[in-house]
Amino acid sequence: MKQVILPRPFKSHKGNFGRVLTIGGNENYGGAILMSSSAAVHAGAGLVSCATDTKNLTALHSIVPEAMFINYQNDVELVNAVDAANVLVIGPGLGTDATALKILQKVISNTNTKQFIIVDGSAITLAAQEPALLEILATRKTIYTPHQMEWQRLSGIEISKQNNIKNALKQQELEATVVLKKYHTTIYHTDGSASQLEVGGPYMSTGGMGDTLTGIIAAFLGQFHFKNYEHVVDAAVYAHSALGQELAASKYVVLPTDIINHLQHFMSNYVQSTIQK
Ligand SMILES: NC(=O)C1=CN([C@@H]2O[C@H](COP(=O)(O)OP(=O)(O)OC[C@H]3O[C@@H](n4cnc5c(N)ncnc54)[C@H](O)[C@@H]3O)[C@@H](O)[C@H]2O)[C@@H](O)CC1
Ligand SMILES: Nc1ncnc2c1ncn2[C@@H]1O[C@H](COP(=O)(O)OP(=O)(O)O)[C@@H](O)[C@H]1O
Ligand SMILES: [Mg+2]
Repeated sequence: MKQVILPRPFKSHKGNFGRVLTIGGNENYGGAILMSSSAAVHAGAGLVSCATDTKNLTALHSIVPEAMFINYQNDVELVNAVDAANVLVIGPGLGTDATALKILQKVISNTNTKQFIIVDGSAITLAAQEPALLEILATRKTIYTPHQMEWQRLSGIEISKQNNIKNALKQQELEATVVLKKYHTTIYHTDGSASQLEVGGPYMSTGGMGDTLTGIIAAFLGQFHFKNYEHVVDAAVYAHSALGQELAASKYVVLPTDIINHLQHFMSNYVQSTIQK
């Protein structure tokens, strides 16, 4: 794998490491967008804003005070936040009701071709029913992060019939990167290639683990600038599961918040060990 996590240049500031906007977290699923936002902060995003339900404001500020709050029901605030971001995560805990769909439409229709858009969870379930949204996303640097059931909804391929050939055909139609999450996740790239993860395991099967992954991908895309950004997506997916595997040496289950709390050490160790080589 290409080395993606790099030492930081001295002449730099928060603006160089990504302006990430996370969008999701209705009144029942606030935890999902908090984990995404917190993972983005801990994986090194320079600035993180979280567009969510007002009910999550206090929790956001207490769990991750580094992040800024946007009321996702306020159209002006939301559109300004979308404009200012260079990486967006939409979907963790967004829900699938009419409010969620309105927010998804507002966000996607205000994005531009320079931005990275990570589409996860509820946003995948909603977009699967909205061809007009899929069409816009096909013109963006979109990364879908479905688990197998979400991929069934988006691709129309039943879980038992999902295989590399069928998955890649559908992914090429979507004109986007697809991170198909499962035991040994497969990543389908826009050039037709695919990579297969060989780390991670069932100690990672706790709700919120995928929400956490979205924040790591966002932070990596915001701060590590490569011509082929899909190397960066691969590295983020690898880091998430490699860290899970490392922590599983002494934990029966690895929680999403364990991953978040160890990201800084993991990334530091990785950079130190590669400098010494
Ligand atoms: N603390 C929180 O606020 C949490 C919020 N969540 C949010 O809840 C919303 C619904 O997402 P869910 O994924 O729970 O619900 P979904 O209904 O989209 O998917 C879960 C269903 O898919 C099945 N399934 C089949 N293969 C699977 C695979 N490889 N991985 C996972 N599930 C598989 C499961 O058995 C289950 O029936 C999303 O917006 C998500 O972000 C979840 O992430 C859980 C934690
Ligand atoms: N048995 C497993 N082996 C390897 N990785 C797993 C396993 N179970 C879950 N994971 C990982 O945990 C994450 C779960 O994502 P997802 O189902 O979207 O969770 P959530 O929506 O609850 O946050 C994915 O990255 C997936 O690959
Ligand atoms: Mg999920």
